[in-house]
Amino acid sequence: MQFPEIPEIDTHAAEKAIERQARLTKPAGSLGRLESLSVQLAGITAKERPMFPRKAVILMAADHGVALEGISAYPSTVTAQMVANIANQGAAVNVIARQNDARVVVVDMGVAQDLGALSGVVHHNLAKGSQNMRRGPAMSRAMAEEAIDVGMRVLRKQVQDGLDLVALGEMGIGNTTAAAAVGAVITGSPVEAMTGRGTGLDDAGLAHKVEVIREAIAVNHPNPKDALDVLAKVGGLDIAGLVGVIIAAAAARLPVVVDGYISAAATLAAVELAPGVKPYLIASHLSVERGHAILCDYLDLAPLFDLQLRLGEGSGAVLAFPIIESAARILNEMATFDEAGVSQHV
Ligand SMILES: Cc1cc2ncn([C@H]3O[C@H](COP(=O)(O)O)[C@@H](O)[C@H]3O)c2cc1C
Ligand SMILES: O=C(O)c1cccnc1
Repeated sequence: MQFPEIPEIDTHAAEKAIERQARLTKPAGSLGRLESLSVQLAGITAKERPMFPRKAVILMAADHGVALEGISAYPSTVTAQMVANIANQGAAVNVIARQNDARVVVVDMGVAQDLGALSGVVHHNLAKGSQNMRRGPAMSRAMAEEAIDVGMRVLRKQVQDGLDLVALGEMGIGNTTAAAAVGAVITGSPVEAMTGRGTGLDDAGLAHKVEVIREAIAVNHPNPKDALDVLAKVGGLDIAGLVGVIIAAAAARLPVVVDGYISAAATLAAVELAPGVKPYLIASHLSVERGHAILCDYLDLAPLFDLQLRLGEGSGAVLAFPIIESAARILNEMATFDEAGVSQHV
């Protein structure tokens, strides 16, 4: 599969941002990670004064055949019901997006129930959910490629409509199982260390989920060096769609705000397939979901905050928008020592 070329970070714009940070009216380094974030944003956008007026969260929705194995605290019918709720502006992510002036783009990548022409949803249903990975591959390699391609097209359409900043979101009962499987295979971490309670499994449910993931990996033996193989065999249509979003966003010089566990697993696969995406990534929050910290470490991403979230939908990523915008606006709008007549030296 061919991926678009991803430009390198603009080191000139980044250096200009570093120089400007040194002249702003504050003790050197006092704005901590907001400073390094502003430099990253300048490098990503190739603008000395980056701005992010047009924002969106792209939420990939799909069902997972493995939900049959009782690995979630909720039934898979919730996927379609939540897609309708999101289209109706009623989910957590809608509230946070409204507050931050961001669009919510919810995409049916592979919801099991027929959504018909439900308005407020982008319809790209590739299958009525993936297959049960405990028994065989979640999908074919061709379908994984198609899902990535859809993700790239969805992102490009949003860029055409006007987009400066994008958050990753997802909805799909069972997707923490797929994410854990992808994460365990690619990082080589033990399944137990990568598997969490998702929507709220008890101890017995968690032990069963670990067993199902182990079996899925044993049955499919995905090749850890081939992220497409991993996505097809133990991933999902939502995760593969997000891989496409990430790659196309980096190719368009957009900062990509990673949400929690599932979006981190998609990010892991995207980095494997297109390593050039790496400098475009911003980790928003540290999820409660077990394994998320391992994925962040592996990706060398330091989340901006920890609010003990374990929701998904892109909720944590959109919560990071105002922090990211503040980092950019500080760079753009703060007075320099010279401008304000503030003394810089003893
Ligand atoms: C009402 C509801 C709203 C959600 N919004 C996000 N998720 C989250 O939970 C699911 C993953 O957890 P698991 O792997 O345990 O099924 C995904 O849909 C994820 O987005 C939700 C889950 C539920 C039940
Ligand atoms: O971290 C996440 O994104 C997450 C955790 C649990 C359930 N759904 C999503």
